[in-house]
Amino acid sequence: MEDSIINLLEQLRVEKPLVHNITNLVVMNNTANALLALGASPVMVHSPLEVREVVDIAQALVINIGTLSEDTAEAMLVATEHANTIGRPWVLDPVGAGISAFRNDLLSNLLDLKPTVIRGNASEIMTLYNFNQPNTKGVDSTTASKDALRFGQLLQEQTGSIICISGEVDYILSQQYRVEVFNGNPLMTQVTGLGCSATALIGAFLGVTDHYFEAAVAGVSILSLAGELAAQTAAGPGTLQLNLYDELYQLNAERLKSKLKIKRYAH
Ligand SMILES: Nc1ncnc2c1ncn2[C@@H]1O[C@H](COP(=O)(O)OP(=O)(O)O)[C@@H](O)[C@H]1O
Ligand SMILES: Cc1ncsc1CCOP(=O)(O)O
Ligand SMILES: [Mg+2]
Repeated sequence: MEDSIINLLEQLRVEKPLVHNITNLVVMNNTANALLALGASPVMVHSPLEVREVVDIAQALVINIGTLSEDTAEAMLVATEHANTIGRPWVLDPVGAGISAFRNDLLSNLLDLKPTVIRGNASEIMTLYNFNQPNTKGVDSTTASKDALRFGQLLQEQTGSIICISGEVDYILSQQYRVEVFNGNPLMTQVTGLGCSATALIGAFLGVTDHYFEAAVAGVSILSLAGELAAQTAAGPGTLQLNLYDELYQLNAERLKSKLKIKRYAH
């Protein structure tokens, strides 16, 4: 697994994929900086009047529903329908799933459009599986990722999407495999936008390979490892956020080989 991630990272830094983000107002800057630090090229465009043209020129699309308006909801549907039409991969971050009927209706429509990858925290993934039992506290998880694993597997079977569940252990689920990532640090939950940044990095890797499961593993693993390393030298959440960009920028094969803690299981 480490070799695949290293190869994808090297490819990403050469190709510098253009990653189209229709994302939330809270993390727009964080995720753009995380993409730049890793070596990708972010563009944050969310008007329904121009998203088709940006989907055409970008290598991947990131849909993050954290702060919704009627306009951005419409833009997300226009962009994802067009992405499907032209075969552009896209990743969904269901931030705050369950907190409103408006959000849940949009999520139902986006699930029907079959995201390539879905990445959320444990509560969000559980809620996507059963909107009748919302499980989120705003945008934070109230559940451990291991307790959401079964729901994630059922959601994977239901949607056919690759499902990523974040938490103390990160899970990446396809029909054939389950990957577990043991990196990270609890302090990461005290910084807004780190899960969203993982989703953005998944988008960047989707832009350089059609091995989408490997792309999801790379995005989740790299964010988790970078966050772990950033926390080691951080005085608190403020410096963790800034250290993260430097850890993404400096990430190399040696660090990935020596520090990544990852396991893969075949179903
Ligand atoms: N309890 C934890 N222990 C260690 N790392 C964690 C923990 N919770 C989250 N993380 C790390 O933070 C990342 C973001 O996870 P999370 O906060 O669950 O996402 P979100 O920001 O979408 O709610 C995870 O991928 C993982 O690397
Ligand atoms: C606080 C908040 N409110 C709406 S979106 C958002 C950011 C969520 O970011 P993440 O899911 O990465 O913690
Ligand atoms: Mg989140």
